[in-house]
Amino acid sequence: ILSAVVQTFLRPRLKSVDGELCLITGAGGALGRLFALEFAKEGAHLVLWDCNAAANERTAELARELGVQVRAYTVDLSKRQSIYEAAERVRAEVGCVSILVNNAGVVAGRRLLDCPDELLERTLLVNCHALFWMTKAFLPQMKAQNHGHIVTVASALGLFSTACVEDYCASKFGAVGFHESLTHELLAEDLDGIKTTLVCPYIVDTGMFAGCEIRKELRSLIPPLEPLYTVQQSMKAILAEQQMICIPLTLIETSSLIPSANVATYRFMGGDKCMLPFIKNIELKTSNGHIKSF
Ligand SMILES: NC(=O)C1=CN([C@@H]2O[C@H](COP(=O)(O)OP(=O)(O)OC[C@H]3O[C@@H](n4cnc5c(N)ncnc54)[C@H](OP(=O)(O)O)[C@@H]3O)[C@@H](O)[C@H]2O)C=CC1
Ligand SMILES: CC1=C(/C=C/C(C)=C/C=C/C(C)=C/C=O)C(C)(C)CCC1
Repeated sequence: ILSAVVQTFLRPRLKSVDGELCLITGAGGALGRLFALEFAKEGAHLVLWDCNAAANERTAELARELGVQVRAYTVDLSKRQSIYEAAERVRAEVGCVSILVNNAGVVAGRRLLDCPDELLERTLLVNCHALFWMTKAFLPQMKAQNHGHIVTVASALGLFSTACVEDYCASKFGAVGFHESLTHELLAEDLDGIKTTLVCPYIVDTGMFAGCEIRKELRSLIPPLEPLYTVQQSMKAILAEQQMICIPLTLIETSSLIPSANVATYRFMGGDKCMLPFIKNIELKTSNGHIKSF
């Protein structure tokens, strides 16, 4: 506690990632691309994974313009074998990954009883199970050198919950538990050269949760986060080797004081029905054929 208090008042020393090899999943998406560009600005070479080859390649082009080496791989993180095969190729073609940013994520965006089983399963596979396979694939080399960093991009919805995102909350609560247990394991083994950081943002304006909103009168008090701000705050935490970052800190601390059972507070703040417009959006997109339906 004393150390945490002292560190709050000290400006943290930021580590250098110049020349390190950083693997980012979901690198074709909004936050993944920004993470890639921020790591490239810090001089890290990049390995970019995404199932969307075109978007991933675009991120790679943007990062190469910053003067670092970049390799893009098309990988389906919902498939364990696809992860292990791609990891083998990375080891053979590029080398040892020392920074792993587990950022890829999905959400079903349907009410539980309307949601096809495969879509619910996919959320758990991509947001949670993939963390096991990624870590099993890359931690051994980090352990051999007692050097590395594993970043888990979870969510505020890994710390508290709301209605109609059962798949997402289950997967992100799982991600938080995974990060905590892994952190304990590394500390228990005295592997103090391998760091971990958990990132828990509130809604970020990337389109992933388009439509999700709280009570109108409170929206300007707790606005959605800007993607660049979210990634820059996360980068500060990673480079400071901080174990966890909640963005914004105050909101997430406050909401953790509100028990999920406090229906009245949820209702007052519009937290109870915040996902309904988001789910409506997904329904419309699915029926218009904008997104593939299961
Ligand atoms: N946006 C938000 O409000 C918040 C997001 N987060 C978390 O931040 C992370 C990034 O989110 P964000 O950038 O907004 O989301 P995006 O949808 O923009 O990016 C996610 C990326 O992951 C890719 N992806 C999805 N499934 C797979 C898969 N099976 N294999 C490989 N790649 C896959 C997506 O590809 P494709 O586009 O083809 O599906 C996409 O390129 C996620 O973990 C999310 O849960 C946390 C808090 C808030
Ligand atoms: C439930 C709830 C809230 C709303 C939270 C929301 C809307 C979170 C959305 C998070 C997302 C979209 C995360 C993605 O990973 C309040 C009003 C803050 C406080 C009362 C309880």
